[in-house]
Amino acid sequence: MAEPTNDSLLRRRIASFGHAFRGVVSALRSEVHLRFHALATVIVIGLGFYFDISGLEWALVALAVGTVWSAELVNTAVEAVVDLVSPDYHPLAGKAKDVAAGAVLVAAFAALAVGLLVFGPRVWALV
Ligand SMILES: Nc1ncnc2c1ncn2[C@@H]1O[C@H](COP(=O)(O)OP(=O)(O)OP(=O)(O)O)[C@@H](O)[C@H]1O
Repeated sequence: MAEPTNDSLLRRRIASFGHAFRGVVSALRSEVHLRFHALATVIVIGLGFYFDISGLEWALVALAVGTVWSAELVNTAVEAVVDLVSPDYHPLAGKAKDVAAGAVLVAAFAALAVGLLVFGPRVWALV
């Protein structure tokens, strides 16, 4: 078998990036929760600029937002696979979906904590 050239490796990397991007778009289309996260992300970025938060705070906010998006995307993937392999009721199918949803919940609580710590005192000072 011929060795893959640098050119074909680069093309495969670009194709993989395209598949991943298509996954995000497809999840955004089907999942109301993700559209809510998209709106929340826009609001949080707006607040970040409005309050002129520090570089470290931007890093924390980016991590929090990215973690919630990642958990929600994995949850969507788990739901799709479970629906494919176990359309009928099965305790393990339910467990897989519940645990995946639990990952989103944990990420959302962590993001809420970051949001309250970074923006809470600033918003409080306005009222
Ligand atoms: N095949 C199944 N077998 C057993 N329990 C299931 C099964 N499918 C779903 N469940 C249970 O129903 C719950 C809701 O499942 P559902 O597929 O409706 O996802 P959801 O939480 O409504 O997510 P979303 O709103 O993102 O679609 C699961 O968390 C699980 O407890």
